Amino acid sequence: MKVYFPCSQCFCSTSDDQVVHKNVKGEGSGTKFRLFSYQELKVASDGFSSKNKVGEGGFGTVYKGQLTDRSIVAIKVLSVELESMRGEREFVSEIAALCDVQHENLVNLHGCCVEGAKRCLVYDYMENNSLAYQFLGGEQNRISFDWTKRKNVLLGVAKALAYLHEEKNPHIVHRDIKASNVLLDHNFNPKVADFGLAKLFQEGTSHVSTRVAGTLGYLSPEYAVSGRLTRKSDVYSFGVLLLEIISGRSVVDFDMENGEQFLVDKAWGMHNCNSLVELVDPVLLKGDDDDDRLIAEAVHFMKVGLLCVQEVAKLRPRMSKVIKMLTDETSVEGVKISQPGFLADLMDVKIDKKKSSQTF
Ligand SMILES: Nc1ncnc2c1ncn2[C@@H]1O[C@H](COP(=O)(O)OP(=O)(O)OP(=O)(O)O)[C@@H](O)[C@H]1O
Repeated sequence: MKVYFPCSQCFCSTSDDQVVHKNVKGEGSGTKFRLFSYQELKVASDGFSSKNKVGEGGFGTVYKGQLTDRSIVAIKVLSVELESMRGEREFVSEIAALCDVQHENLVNLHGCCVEGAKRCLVYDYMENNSLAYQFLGGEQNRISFDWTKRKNVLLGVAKALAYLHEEKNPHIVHRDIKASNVLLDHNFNPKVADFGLAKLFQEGTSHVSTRVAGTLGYLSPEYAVSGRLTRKSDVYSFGVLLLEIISGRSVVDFDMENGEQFLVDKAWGMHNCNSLVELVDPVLLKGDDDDDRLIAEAVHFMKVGLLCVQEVAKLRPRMSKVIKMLTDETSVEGVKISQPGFLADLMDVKIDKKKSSQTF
């Protein structure tokens, strides 16, 4: 995808901070990509004040802000070293292209700010923060996620991934599906965040290596160990997320006793003893006639999750097939589920930086 820059020297040499750079856009997209000035984002977030800080991640800090048109946005101020970042033009090109990637279950990206060493991304603000914050924060949080809400979240994330994998050409591998990258709008609809961000960095660098064990639990073994990245790596991460949402447990929980700490391992063991039913989050059950139907559906979902985390990547289903299985268009009964890929010692995993930017 080409991006047109009207001026030969730079793309933001304007004295007007509020200007909308209408002539910088993804080809044929009609997308309203905006190049924001740092000053505008500073004003919007009240000087990036701590009261507007909504989160912090491996890429930087996120602030809530209000633009002059009164729209509420999330401003991600990237704090990655400049040397590891793409040059200005390439950076803007990538962001303009990402603004063209639109789906009801992806967080809408409005544009970016590039001034000297400063790099910011501007997204729609999601009222209900992330799934990690809302859902994995303890039993009280999980109670508000009934079965309908959980299914809605899973199907939404699956649709977003099917769109990135199978409708975009060339396809996009998200690389970082996890509960903190699933944001929730005012109606608790899921919106996947952070797609395509890895492309903003120079070949051979990856912020994944700085992650904690919990995040590594989402990585497919082939990606974590050798940097081999395919769409099936996202399918693996989706399977992990699914198991978390149905069981209410985190992928890795060192507070639990031995044998219980690693969710994928636990689910596989229970599948082999035909006792997956015991892994269904107890807070989902109401003690009424509906429980049997709910449990059957939840176990069905977990079998789909186990298909997604199989060790052999090519055995994992494509996301469109996952959607069909989750909506019962395709049965999973009788489908053989093979051993999951599982990182026994997550702390020992080393990301091969040279290979981590490969896609297949
Ligand atoms: N568009 C948004 N609307 C509302 N809150 C957001 C938005 N984007 C991010 N956040 C909040 O900021 C936090 C940090 O987000 P960020 O994407 O920087 O990091 P992360 O996904 O938590 O971790 P990592 O960078 O390691 O992937 C999120 O967990 C969420 O709470």
